[in-house]
Amino acid sequence: MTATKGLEGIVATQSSISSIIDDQLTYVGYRIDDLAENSSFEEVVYLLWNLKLPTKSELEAFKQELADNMEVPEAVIEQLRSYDLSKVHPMAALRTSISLLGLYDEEADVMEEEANRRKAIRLQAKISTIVAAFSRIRQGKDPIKPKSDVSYAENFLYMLSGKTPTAIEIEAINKALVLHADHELNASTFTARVCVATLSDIYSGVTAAIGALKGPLHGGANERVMKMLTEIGSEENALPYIKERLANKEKIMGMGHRVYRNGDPRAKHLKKMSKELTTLTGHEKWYNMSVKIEDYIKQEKGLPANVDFYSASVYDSLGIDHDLFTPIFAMSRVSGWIAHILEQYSNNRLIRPRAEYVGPTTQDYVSIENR
Ligand SMILES: CC(=O)SCCNC(=O)CCNC(=O)[C@H](O)C(C)(C)COP(=O)(O)OP(=O)(O)OC[C@H]1O[C@@H](n2cnc3c(N)ncnc32)[C@H](O)[C@@H]1OP(=O)(O)O
Ligand SMILES: O=C([O-])CC(=O)C(=O)O
Repeated sequence: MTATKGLEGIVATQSSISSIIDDQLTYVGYRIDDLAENSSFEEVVYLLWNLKLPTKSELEAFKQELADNMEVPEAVIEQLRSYDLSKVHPMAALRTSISLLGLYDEEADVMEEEANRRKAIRLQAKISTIVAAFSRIRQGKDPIKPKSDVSYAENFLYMLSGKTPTAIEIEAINKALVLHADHELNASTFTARVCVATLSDIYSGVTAAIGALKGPLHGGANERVMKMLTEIGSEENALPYIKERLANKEKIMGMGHRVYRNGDPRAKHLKKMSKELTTLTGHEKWYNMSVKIEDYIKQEKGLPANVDFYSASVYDSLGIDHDLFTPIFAMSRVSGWIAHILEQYSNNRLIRPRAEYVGPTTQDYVSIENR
């Protein structure tokens, strides 16, 4: 038995949800470029969960169901108020809040398909309310109740600020949500599938996945891209900073990918939006710096920008706190996690690979007195 480090190149499951073939990403066979340009996030969630695009009336009903389920139990809000949010990372708070949400769902351990679909709606609906509530409470403000007649993207921005967002702000968040929704067997999705393949419940699967997304080699990279841009400070300092990092063998956040070799097809959409939004806000320097870094890393290391790279300057342009970037990723990716959880349940087998043992063999036991 020989191990493959990081399971690179190992095909671990069959799936009908999303595919990456020759650096092209599709959701259920629909090109990501078409979905990014044309779809609402709700339409994409419906697609991932039903493996078909909704009709007009199916989409309207689905949107309404999501909007009607956005309020969260008061206990979840109270729990957020109970710790010092200046010291708590929002991804840690989100992980705990989703787990807690399961305690208030009477169907949490009901495993029938229809119950799982109802829980899916509740989770998808409530996660954005929790992220927004975290942000409000941290600012010493009260959470804002969701509206029942606006899109998922608009509702989130409204619950964050209490203001009606502009059309371009809604478009930016909607597009980011569409682009982050699913990505084949990425680390957090694999985590979710491993968890529920024991026939554990959907809340456990999503809680585990949030833990995996939080790390800087995965979803946590977007927050760190903005930290890097802030540290660089000026366009002139971009390349000297990057060269020093590379000389110290440090990784450049938002660069590189396990699967894509020639480029992440999602990055160009975020890059375009970053240019548009940073120009609007007068913060073009974030975009200009990012382009310099992207070009340099491509040329020096042959590595492409990934989805996390330009999402950072997009979210910053919307005035969003930098540590909320990864929770926003989670708000979108929960749709993919759930699609994979439902798929796993529908054709389950325990996921239990082997390890190549490289420790000592045949040691003679020594009693504690003689060690
Ligand atoms: C949504 C997402 O999860 S997208 C990914 C988000 N993560 C990041 O942006 C973090 C930065 N990127 C990385 O750490 C990596 O590119 C990963 C984790 C995304 C993929 O990693 P892997 O396929 O395991 O590649 P691995 O880490 O083994 O790197 C291979 C080589 O490329 C180099 N490399 C990879 N990514 C980077 C990077 N961002 N900056 C500098 N060098 C890099 C490594 O140092 C290594 O070089 P070596 O062979 O000389 O030692
Ligand atoms: O697929 C991966 O390894 C990481 C990624 O881009 C994602 O989860 O969106």
